[in-house]
Parts: sequence; structure tokens; C-alpha cells
Amino acid sequence: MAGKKHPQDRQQKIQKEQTLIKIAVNGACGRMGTRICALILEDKASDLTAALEHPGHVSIGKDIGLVAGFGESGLKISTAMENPTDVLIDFSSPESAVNIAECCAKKNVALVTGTTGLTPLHHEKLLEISKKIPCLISPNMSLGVNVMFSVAAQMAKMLGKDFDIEIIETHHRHKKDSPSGTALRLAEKICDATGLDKEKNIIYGRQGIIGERPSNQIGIHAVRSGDVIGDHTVVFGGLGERLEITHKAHTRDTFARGAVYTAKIIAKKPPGMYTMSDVL
Ligand SMILES: NC(=O)C1=CN([C@@H]2O[C@H](COP(=O)(O)OP(=O)(O)OC[C@H]3O[C@@H](n4cnc5c(N)ncnc54)[C@H](OP(=O)(O)O)[C@@H]3O)[C@@H](O)[C@H]2O)C=CC1
Ligand SMILES: O=C(O)C1=N[C@H](C(=O)O)C[C@H](O)C1
Repeated sequence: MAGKKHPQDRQQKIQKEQTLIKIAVNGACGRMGTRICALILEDKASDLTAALEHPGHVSIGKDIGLVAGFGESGLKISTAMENPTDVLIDFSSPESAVNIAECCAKKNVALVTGTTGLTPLHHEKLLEISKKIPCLISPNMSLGVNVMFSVAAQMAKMLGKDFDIEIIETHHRHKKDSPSGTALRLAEKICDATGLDKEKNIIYGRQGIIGERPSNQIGIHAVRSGDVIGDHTVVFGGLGERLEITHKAHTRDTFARGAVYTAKIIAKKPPGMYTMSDVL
């Protein structure tokens, strides 16, 4: 049985079931997954149809509402999508993202994934899957960061070669991938806008006697610190002046809300690969 909400009467229940967007969540017990499940359970326009975790997870069989701090929902954490579902939101691990995408393609369920640390091979597989179902992949579901992607690219183009570009990201100590998907996307967007080469011109940290900084370089630096949710700064350093653009997430709900909003839109799209700029 899909989880939640206590409809007043049978007719209201039928009407609701016809219009609700049915959303499953993969990585449901994680930092992001729990917030996304709680938001869907609170939301009157969507229904949580599955809260998925890997088979060894300690919370399998528990009520997702209780695990996510919402209260009892009637939906148990499980390893397989069993209820009818329109769209799945994935915040798990790169391998799990691809596995669940394959499962979505078999069941004709749209996919939104925020999982980062995806390799080119993972991206290739997801691109193939997007021929069958609508897929949205985004390393950052916040509106602010998606505006930052465009603004940083525009700034790099306007400031030109005399400004050194460095990207600094700071995240909590539990983050597994480095640098963040957002920092990588910022660098890619700047490369696209300036003609820099993603393979040759991006460097990851510095150490030793490496000589003077060349102008055609983007440096990415990853800080891991306590419970920081996610900060990104792009520094444009010139002679006599410096311009910085910073985004700071105050709460994971920023990303979670973005993911749920996006899922509702993607659920109704034809198969294909989508980005946040297609839905914002
Ligand atoms: N796009 C965006 O806006 C954002 C992206 N992220 C990204 O989302 C991902 C998750 O982040 P976060 O929630 O902090 O991480 P967590 O480790 O807290 O959560 C990941 C969850 O996925 C579970 N998981 C692992 N493997 C599988 C599997 N095979 N099937 C189902 N579930 C699985 C984990 O279980 P277990 O704990 O047992 O490993 C865990 O419960 C990361 O890649 C992160 O970078 C994070 C925030 C925002
Ligand atoms: O792991 C996180 O927490 C986050 N990861 C994303 C990334 O890698 O860019 C986005 C966000 O900053 C939080």
C-alpha cells in the first residue's frame, strides 16, 4: 500500500488518487532521502509509493514516515518498487543510481537523480536509458546554484584571460565524492563559455614546486569540514581586484524541495535527457 494521508471520504480519496503524482525514492534513509520522503508525505499533490534502500540496510521493513520524522505513514522501507509509480527520485550512490535507472526503464517510470560522483561510463549508461524514459540528472537541485552556473559562465567570459579562476567547495565530513558534482559542473560551464578544455585545463588542488600559475587554468579545491551542508565559491582573481561569487545552502530541504518540484514536471515529459534549466 502506498503511504500516507487520511482522506476524508471515499470520493475525495478517488479524486486524489487520480491527480496525485506517484513518487518513489531511492536512498530513502539517507540524509537527502529522509527529507525528500518527509516532504512528499507532507505534500497534498504527491504520493510516496516506495522508499527504497539496498537489501542490507538496517531500516528495511520499518515505516519510512517514522524513519523520516514525519510520523506513521503505512509505507515500509523496501528493496523493490511494487506500487504503480510515475517518477523515482534517486539520491544514493553512483552504482545504485544506474541500477535503479535500469529498473525505472523496465517499469516505464521517469527518473530524477541528484546523485553525484557519476563517472563518464555512468553518464553513458544513463543517456542510453533516457531513450526509454525521461531522465533528469543534476548535481545540484537548488535554484541559487542553477543561477550560479549561468552567472559564473557569463562572468568568466566577460572578465577574460587576465582573471584567474579558482573554485572552492566546502562540504560535511560524511561526503564520499570529491570534488563535489556542483564544483565540477561550475568548471564545465566555465569551460564551455570560455573555450577552455575540460580535460587539460582543470586541476584538482596543488602541491609542491609546480611553477607559476598558467592563465588557462581552473583550480578546484575541496574542503571537508564538520556539518557544512554545501558551499561553493568561484574566485575570479585579477591584478588589483578580485571578484567572488558564493552560494551557501542553509538546509538540505533546499535540494529536497528542488528534487520534488522537478520530479512532478519530469513525470509528464516524453523520454529524453533533461537538466534543471529545462524545468526551472
Ligand atoms: N543534487 C543535489 O542537489 C544533491 C546531491 N547530493 C548527492 O546525493 C547523494 C546522496 O547524498 P546523501 O543523502 O548525503 O548521502 P547518504 O549516504 O546520507 O544517503 C545515501 C543513501 O543511499 C543508500 N544507498 C546506498 N546504496 C544503495 C542502493 N544500492 N540502493 C538503495 N539505497 C542505497 C545509503 O545507504 P547506506 O547508508 O547503507 O550506505 C543511504 O541511505 C550523494 O551523491 C550526494 O553528493 C546531496 C545533496 C544535494
Ligand atoms: O553531498 C552533498 O551533501 C552535496 N552534494 C552535491 C554535490 O556534490 O555537488 C550538492 C550539494 O552541495 C550537497
